[in-house]
Amino acid sequence: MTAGPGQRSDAGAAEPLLAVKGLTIDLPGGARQRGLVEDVTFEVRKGQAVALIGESGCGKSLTSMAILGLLPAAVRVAAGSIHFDGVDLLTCNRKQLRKVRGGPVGMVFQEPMSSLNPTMTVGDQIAEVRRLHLGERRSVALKEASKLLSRVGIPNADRRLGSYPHEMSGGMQQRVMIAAAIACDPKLLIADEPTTALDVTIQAEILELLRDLRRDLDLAVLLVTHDLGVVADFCDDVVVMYAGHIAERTPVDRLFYEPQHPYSSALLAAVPQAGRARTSLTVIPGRVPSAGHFPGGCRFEPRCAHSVEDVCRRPQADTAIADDRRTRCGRVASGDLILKGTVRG
Ligand SMILES: Nc1ncnc2c1ncn2[C@@H]1O[C@H](COP(=O)(O)OP(=O)(O)OP(=O)(O)O)[C@@H](O)[C@H]1O
Repeated sequence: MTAGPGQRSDAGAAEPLLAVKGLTIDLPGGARQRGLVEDVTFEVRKGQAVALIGESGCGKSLTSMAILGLLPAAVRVAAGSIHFDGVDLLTCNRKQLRKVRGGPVGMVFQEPMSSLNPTMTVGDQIAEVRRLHLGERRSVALKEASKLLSRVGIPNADRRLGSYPHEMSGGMQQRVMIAAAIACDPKLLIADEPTTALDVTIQAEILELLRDLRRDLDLAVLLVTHDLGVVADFCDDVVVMYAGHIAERTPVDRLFYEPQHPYSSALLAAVPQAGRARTSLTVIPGRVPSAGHFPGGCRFEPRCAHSVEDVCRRPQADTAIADDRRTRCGRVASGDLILKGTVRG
């Protein structure tokens, strides 16, 4: 039986928490219409951490914004479905989506200062999430906000309730964002570059906090990041995006042993590693093509070190190569190309 708009389906226990299928996002505009994200399919299971990686402009943020119903006004979902916990989010109206965001799905963004309200105390901002979603009175919600501030590692939480965001460091502000994101006991946290704007030592602390929360709250995480170190450290599965497509989907450890797309392999080779000679560090030539200028064949072909004209100038299908792995490289899928990882297995 299919569920009506915004309703839960009769989901079986094995159904993933988040299932994105064939997601296609475009920029309408008659002759100027451009595809930004195309045929993106992946899943996040309960408690699982999945990374969305790829260079700037590959479509990571649009994909995560689409899940949250927060796409910029100019762009639209043209095809596909996004099921969260049995509910088709693309059929939800604004009110239903507001109940999802900050409720069962928490959000953390790169710049806490642009997400926090500068004119409200951090206590009231966290309390507001609980008032909105759980209907708590302000006094009750503020008590919970204090517990949440302690939970995310902010000392003297009762006193800090009355602080404004600008009175806190970047790391503390990100902790406040995380406290607000977990205020209603979410099942899924969508974190878009949550540590990128922070100093390296603070990045490590925030990742540690996210790891603890994941474990304690059985929280699934969709992590948008450029950082393969963070991916290796934190995630179970990885979705590698390139020019609006998924290039490869794989369990994280397999990515480092045996990448299944030349783009993934090039990303790995571009990461400095202790013990590897500096000269072996490679740069991916050229740039990600912008939307409207994608090549007709494999989108990575013009930059690919393994390109073979007759195969790679044709569109590439998203192909399963194992139960838990997919690639959009025809050469890899046919066994014609075997790529080496940066870790030997
Ligand atoms: N509001 C918008 N209007 C038009 N095009 C957009 C808009 N937002 C994003 N795009 C385009 O969509 C494509 C994907 O953008 P997106 O922000 O999802 O990439 P990203 O992989 O998250 O990059 P970054 O890592 O820099 O955030 C890019 O070509 C971008 O220019």
